[in-house]
Amino acid sequence: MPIIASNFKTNHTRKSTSLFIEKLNNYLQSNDIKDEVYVFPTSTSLDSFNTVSNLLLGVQNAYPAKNGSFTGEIGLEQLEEFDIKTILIGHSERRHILGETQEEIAKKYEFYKNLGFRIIYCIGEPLEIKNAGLEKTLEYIYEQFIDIDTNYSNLILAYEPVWAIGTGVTATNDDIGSVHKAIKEKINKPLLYGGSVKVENVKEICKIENVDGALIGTASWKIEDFIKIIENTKDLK
Ligand SMILES: O=C(CO)COP(=O)(O)O
Repeated sequence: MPIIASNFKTNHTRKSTSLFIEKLNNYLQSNDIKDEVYVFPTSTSLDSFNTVSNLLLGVQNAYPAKNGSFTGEIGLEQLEEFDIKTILIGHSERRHILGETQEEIAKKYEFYKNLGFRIIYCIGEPLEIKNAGLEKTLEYIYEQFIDIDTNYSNLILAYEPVWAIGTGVTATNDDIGSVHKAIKEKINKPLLYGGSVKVENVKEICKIENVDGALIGTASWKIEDFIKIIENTKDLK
C-alpha cells in the first residue's frame, strides 16, 4: 500500500482528534493493515495515543529548540512528552501564509534531522510558476532544497503544488507524473503527492509512476472518508 497521510491543519479539537485516532486505529487493527499511515493533528491535540505501531502521529510544525522563549511555538520538550518523532517541514501554508523562509526551514530541518526525526518535507510551486512551464517549476522546486540534506535516511518528500492545495483543483496525472519523475531522478526518496486528493481520485493518483503515496488535507478530516481513502489504496503495491 502507498503511504497515506492526513494533515489536519487548523481543524479538529482535542476530543474529535482522539475519536478520529481511536476509529482509525480500530480500522487498521481489525483489517490487519501493516502499512504506514500518518496523522498530523494540531499541537493542542497531541497526546499519548495507544495505537498500532504503523499509525504514526506527527506534528505540523515545531520550533528548532528543546525549549526557551519562543512565544507561540512548541519545541522538542513538548514533543518528547508524547513520544512524537515525526514532523512536517516546509509546508506551503507555512512558507506562503506564515512567511517561513528557506533559511528558517533549513534550520528546522537540520535540528530535527540531528534528532533522527522522520521528516516529511514539502515542496511545491505557486500558479504563476506552474504557468511558466516545467523547467521553471523544477527550478523553483530545487530552490526549496537549498541547505536541505536530501541524503537523510529518515526523509519522505511531498510534492504539493500550491495552486492545488485546498482549491479542489487537482494537478493532472501528467503534471504529477512529470514533476515526480524529475524529482525522483535527483533525489531517491519516497515521494508523496498532495493537493486536492479525494476519496475518488486517490487510487488513480497513487498509481502514477513515482508516486509513493498521498498527503491529504480537506478530504481526510472525516474519519469515514479517510478510511475510504485507505480502503481505495490498500491493494496497491
Ligand atoms: O496541503 C495539503 C496537505 O498537506 C493538501 O490539502 P488539500 O488536500 O486540502 O488540498
